[in-house]
Amino acid sequence: MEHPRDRLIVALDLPSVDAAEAVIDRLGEGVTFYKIGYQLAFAGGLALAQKLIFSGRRVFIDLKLHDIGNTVEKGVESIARMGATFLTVHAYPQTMKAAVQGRGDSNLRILAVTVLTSYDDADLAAAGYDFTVPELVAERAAQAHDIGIDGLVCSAEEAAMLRPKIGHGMALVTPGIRPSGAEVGDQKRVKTPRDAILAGADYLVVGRPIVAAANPRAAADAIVAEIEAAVNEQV
Ligand SMILES: O=c1ccn([C@@H]2O[C@H](COP(=O)(O)O)[C@@H](O)[C@H]2O)c(=O)[nH]1
Repeated sequence: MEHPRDRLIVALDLPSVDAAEAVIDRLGEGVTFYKIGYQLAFAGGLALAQKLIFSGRRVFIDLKLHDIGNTVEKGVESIARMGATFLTVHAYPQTMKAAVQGRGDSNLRILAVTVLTSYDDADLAAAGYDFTVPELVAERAAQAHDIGIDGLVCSAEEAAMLRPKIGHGMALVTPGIRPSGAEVGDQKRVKTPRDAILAGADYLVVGRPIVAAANPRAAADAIVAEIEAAVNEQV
């Protein structure tokens, strides 16, 4: 299993490359894995991703692709050439199959987003789904598994239920992580770092609790220490 530090993925949800580089500098050796999503990707973040990869950091491109198969496949091929570690797509069968095709035998790992962690059962009903969150997560996880997807984005609330269904070959990547007492914001399915690890999460995605902290390095170090303590509890 990886070092606890390497299981923390910091979401660089920041308005500019300058702002992101300032946070990366403050995090120093404390963080090895970064996620780049909409906000930064459309503000120069893909060039920053390349720079981070060249400097030995791992990068998760969180663009949650969803389009016709040919477009997804070609987009994934381009991202695979960048040397990113993770890329998200929505967990629709056509999209997932195209992403697996586009990833080919590159080192890029495709993560399927099951149900966003800002959704609860009422949000799913409002979007027209006749499933509870755990039901839809389980259904999409099973489809992702059969299609050959490399991992799932889900809440840590679903991690314990998913592990026996998907085995250890797929990574469980969990946003919606909040240290005890931290503001939840728009997240609806949350767990602490400790509880996420004990539930079976492989990687924890943390944005605001680190990048908006007065001392991002101290916030990241505290989460890594909590991951480490939880790992020791498991053995
Ligand atoms: O279901 C999902 C999928 C992706 N995310 C992303 O993770 C981070 C979480 O940031 P916080 O500030 O820690 O809430 C953010 O970039 C989301 O786009 C998610 O939260 N839930």
